Amino acid sequence: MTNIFIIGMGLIGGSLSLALKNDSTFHRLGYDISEDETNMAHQLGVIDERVTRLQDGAERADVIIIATPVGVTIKIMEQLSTMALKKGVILTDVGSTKRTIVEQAERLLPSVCFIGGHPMAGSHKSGVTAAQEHLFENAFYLLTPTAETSRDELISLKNILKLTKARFIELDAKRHDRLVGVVSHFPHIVAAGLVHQLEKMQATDDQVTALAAGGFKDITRIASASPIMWRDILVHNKEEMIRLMNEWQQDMDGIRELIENEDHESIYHFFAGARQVREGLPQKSRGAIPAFYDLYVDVPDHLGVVSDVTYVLAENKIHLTNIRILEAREDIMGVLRLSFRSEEDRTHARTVLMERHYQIYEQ
Ligand SMILES: NC(=O)C1=CN([C@@H]2O[C@H](COP(=O)(O)OP(=O)(O)OC[C@H]3O[C@@H](n4cnc5c(N)ncnc54)[C@H](O)[C@@H]3O)[C@@H](O)[C@H]2O)C=CC1
Ligand SMILES: O=C(O)C(=O)Cc1ccc(O)cc1
Repeated sequence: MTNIFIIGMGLIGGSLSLALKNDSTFHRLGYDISEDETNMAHQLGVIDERVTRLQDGAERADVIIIATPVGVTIKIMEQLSTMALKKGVILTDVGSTKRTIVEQAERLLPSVCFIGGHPMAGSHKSGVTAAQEHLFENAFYLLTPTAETSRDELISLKNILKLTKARFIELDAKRHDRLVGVVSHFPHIVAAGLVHQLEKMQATDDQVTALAAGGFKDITRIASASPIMWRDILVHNKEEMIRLMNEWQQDMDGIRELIENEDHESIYHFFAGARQVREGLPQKSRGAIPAFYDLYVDVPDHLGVVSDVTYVLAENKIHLTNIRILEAREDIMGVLRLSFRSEEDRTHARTVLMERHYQIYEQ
């Protein structure tokens, strides 16, 4: 039996643990600073065993996965460095930044095999209740081995993580932070900035709120993510964030000038160039995009409608990953949130439910 100890029973820790569930040689122990979260994880079958003290899990573990916000991850490594870990234990993490974590692992735990990890799929949702077994399927799983990492250790870790069905990419921690800074970290600053701009307008003209549906909600979706997690990410990728921020400010100054000068041609090229680059991005591979494909269905007030919806989906062989009644309003019995594994499933579900005259929307 291989004891796998997962620290942090949130979206990512929970999803990883679920992905490892089908290997009967793994015994999954879980710990979270919030006992409620650990209990919930146990009740949902996300882990095999609850641990109430970090040390109890750490000293029994063959593999330790730290799945906490990145600032906490370094504090946990400090704690682990004072414990009697098993000889040969493999330590990994799932943090969105890698440089400071890898550096601190080398400093704090020089005789432990640490291999940084970052599964590049997730959501703006958090907590173990949002965990999904298939979250990382086809997503990139970035690993940051160093010169100290042996081939055997890397293979052992990959053999465990391959149950996620993710695709591994190895790169060094600095390059990781530079690339992910552009595709994930910096866009979060922009998204939050746009929402704050809306907020300022709300103070003078609240009509803007009703108009902020559609495109605005699409590009600011990631601003709904956990502020603790994103605070830590920005601080731990500080140099890259400052560099990108300077570049961005220069670019924005340039665009302001084009608008001031009514430079039609250059403004056109600004948009045309962006469209061309965006259309050239990979379609199928999943990067840092939402792994939750939700549909919302207004459920009219008549008996048996929930089973009708699930029947229609089953009849069409559409796999549901979650179903939940979200709210009850006067005119309808409730709103059903249906979650699917892929965009294809969601599109198919929308079509078949609309054929049955259900009222469908996406958010
Ligand atoms: N949410 C996402 O889309 C992705 C997140 N990540 C990374 O994964 C890590 C975890 O993120 P999520 O699972 O989304 O967050 P989450 O908020 O769902 O879960 C984090 C969990 O860590 C627990 N925790 C906090 N301090 C702790 C401590 N001292 N000891 C034990 N547990 C503690 C919290 O109670 C919480 O349950 C972060 O480092 C994040 O950067 C990586 C890929 C995607
Ligand atoms: O791009 C995003 O914000 C996401 O929706 C999911 C996500 C968040 C954090 C990561 O480190 C990787 C993926």
